[in-house]
Amino acid sequence: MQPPGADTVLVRHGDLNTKSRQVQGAMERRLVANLQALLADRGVDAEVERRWSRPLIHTSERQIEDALDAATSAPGVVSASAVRAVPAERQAIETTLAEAAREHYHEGAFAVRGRRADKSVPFDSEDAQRFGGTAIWEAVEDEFEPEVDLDDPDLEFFVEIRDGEAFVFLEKVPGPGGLPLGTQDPVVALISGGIDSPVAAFEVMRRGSPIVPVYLDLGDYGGVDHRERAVDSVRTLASYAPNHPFDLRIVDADETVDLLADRFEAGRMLAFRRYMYRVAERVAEETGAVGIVTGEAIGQKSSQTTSNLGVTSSATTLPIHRPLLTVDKQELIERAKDVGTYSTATIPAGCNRFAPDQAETHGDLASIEAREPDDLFERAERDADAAEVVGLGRGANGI
Ligand SMILES: Nc1ncnc2c1ncn2[C@@H]1O[C@H](COP(=O)(O)OP(=O)(O)OP(=O)(O)O)[C@@H](O)[C@H]1O
Repeated sequence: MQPPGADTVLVRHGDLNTKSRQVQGAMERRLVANLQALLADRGVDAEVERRWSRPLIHTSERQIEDALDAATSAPGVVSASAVRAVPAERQAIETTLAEAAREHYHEGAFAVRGRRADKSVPFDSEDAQRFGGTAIWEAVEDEFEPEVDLDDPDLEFFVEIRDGEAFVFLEKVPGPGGLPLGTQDPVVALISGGIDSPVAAFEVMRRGSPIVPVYLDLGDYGGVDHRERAVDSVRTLASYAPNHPFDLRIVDADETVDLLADRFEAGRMLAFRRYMYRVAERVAEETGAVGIVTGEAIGQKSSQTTSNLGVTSSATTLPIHRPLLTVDKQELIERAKDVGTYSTATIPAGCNRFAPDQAETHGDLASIEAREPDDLFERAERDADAAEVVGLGRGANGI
């Protein structure tokens, strides 16, 4: 919902405001570059201007919705609004609010929210609210019975005055928040075909970390669907960051999984996780990534009990980030839907098939190590080095 004639998007970022001026400047430049890439990828003809501390996207009325959509997809953006920019003059503000009211007010209570960051205009935010409210009222009173309710309105009109301009808008559309992508060093994202790992990867992207995605192909335990789901979710993640590479490493773990299945009943999942982290560590060494992110959550599987997370984590010296550690499944499903990686597929694939009947919930590191193949970590390194690399970044498609 936007005022008629809206052709600009006002972008707000949050966490950047706590940074030093120098860091904030660098992060804003990164955000502007990311926004430009997203807009180009979505075919929006637009220019991004870095004014004050807020990027402004100038586009056309025709493409305003797409520009707003792109802006609210970018990590680092707290919210954005489609605005109509007019001179900071009473008459222009009244006319714009009246036009917006005629288009969007149908019934119920409204409120005008004024904000003035430019002290040179001859009215303050309360004046703007008062004369703006009157203009809206007069625009609709013949047809409706308008009401004003500042506490719980059905419709809000915002007027923000800066640098001789008034920005009129009707809503603040939330973005993912966090920090601009590329303002942190990359981490290896272990992406399975499931619901959680893409959400976990998105969480670190949302905080500014690019990802190096890795999928372990479990052969018969996984299957084609499993692999395709992993590929699809990485593609979706890539759509948030068209100016970043998304080279998915597909590691052939078939042989190792068979070996572990022969050797272990209980405990095989722990040995597999240890192998998996070691694969990730090797990829990190090769790509300059500084950590690992997984979709694990306490108690979600037997290999994810608080004690087993200790046994598995000891396989690597890299930090393992588990942004979903304490998140419940229902919320995870909602988040996956928001990110766009939720798949209704209920195919039992991957680790679910590989899981033994008798699960180990309190693994003992010494006994797991004693039963692991001596060359488990060498295998991990060898398999990581032989990974198939599939370019899924949007740049691969000509951007
Ligand atoms: N085949 C795999 N390839 C890459 N990473 C994997 C694979 N299997 C598991 N992982 C990683 O280990 C985590 C925990 O594994 P788990 O068995 O719970 O995964 P899942 O249920 O198959 O998938 P998800 O956690 O994505 O819903 C995953 O979130 C993912 O980060």
